[in-house]
Amino acid sequence: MAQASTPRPTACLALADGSLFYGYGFGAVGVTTAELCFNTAMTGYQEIMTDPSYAGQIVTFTFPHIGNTGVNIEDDETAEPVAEGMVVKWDPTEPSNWRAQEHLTSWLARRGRIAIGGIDTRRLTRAIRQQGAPHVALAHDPNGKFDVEALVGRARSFAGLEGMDLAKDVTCAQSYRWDEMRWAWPEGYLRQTDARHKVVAVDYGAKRNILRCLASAGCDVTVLPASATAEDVLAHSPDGVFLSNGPGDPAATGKYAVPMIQGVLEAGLPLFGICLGHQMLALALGAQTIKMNHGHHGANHPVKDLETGKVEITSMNHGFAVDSQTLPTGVVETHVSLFDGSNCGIRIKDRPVFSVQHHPEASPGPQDSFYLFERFAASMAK
Ligand SMILES: NC(=O)CC[C@H](N)C(=O)O
Repeated sequence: MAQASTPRPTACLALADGSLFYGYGFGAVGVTTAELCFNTAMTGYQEIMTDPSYAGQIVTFTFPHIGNTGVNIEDDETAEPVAEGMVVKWDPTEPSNWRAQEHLTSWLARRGRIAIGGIDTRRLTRAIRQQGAPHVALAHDPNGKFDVEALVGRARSFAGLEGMDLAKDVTCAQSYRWDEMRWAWPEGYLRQTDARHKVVAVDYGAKRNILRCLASAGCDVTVLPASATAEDVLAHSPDGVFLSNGPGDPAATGKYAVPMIQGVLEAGLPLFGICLGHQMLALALGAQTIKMNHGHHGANHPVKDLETGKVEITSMNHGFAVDSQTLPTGVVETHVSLFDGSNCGIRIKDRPVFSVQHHPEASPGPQDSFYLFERFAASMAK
């Protein structure tokens, strides 16, 4: 069947270098500015769009068939989409999946998120790789009227993610308890009723499935806002502390998170961090983080566990990385990316304190990395 051919483009993506990509808008109408990344996952577009770590970013999907399984209430990683917008090869088809409850287009529109279809995503991805994640403006106007100079100007004036603390925008407003476990056939989500370990999870933009994995590993989880101090955390008398994923620059969020982490380390508790949590643990230990050229975003990233020699197929979403050259004595590099050798995990020697850059709660392997939650639970059992 021929693709719908709209004579006039209704969306425009402008890069700060002046390049323009015209296509067909869907979702919300308007203009947004952000950093542009690309994600190579073939599934999980709903989880990607609702991952709070994508705040401040527009996602280019390299897989061409986006939207074809619709969206459903169960797969949201947080209440609202947090990625600013999406760029895809073509318009979403009618959803075809027994779990689908809504069309991606109306879901995006209701949530104020702009999308552009009909883009040569291969060309765009090459541009992202060559110039590093560019700053962009994305406009959707059903009448197809674009002030191109203004759009390029908006892209140029985007401040960029370096130095940006976005965790404060996406963290929870107040603390809450979490007992929902991982999804299982045929029951769906079950509740943890037999938890053995009391965990405080600090929310810098936590994905729900991380909290579910903690509950499935036997944890009774209390979630605290990003502003929590070491005293706030220790007041709950936890058996262990978890540091979540989140958006923005770890060095910026670390300004308040690092003192909290250092206080928890002094108390000698088991500690586990994922992604932003990993980066901020490294900062708290005296290492440094760097901005990557175009980051890692996808569900096919091989990561090697240097201690077992095993390779995990992982889900990744990060634009910053821990500089392994700066790890202090006593901190061991445990995992590396087999794509570029960048750091993917650390632990403190002889202490139950560890963290990973990838996302063990996501299921690309499909469960290759779940052992990390079990390792955290085992460290609290001791
Ligand atoms: N998923 C995450 O936690 C991302 C961490 C950090 N914001 C980065 O981009 O590297």
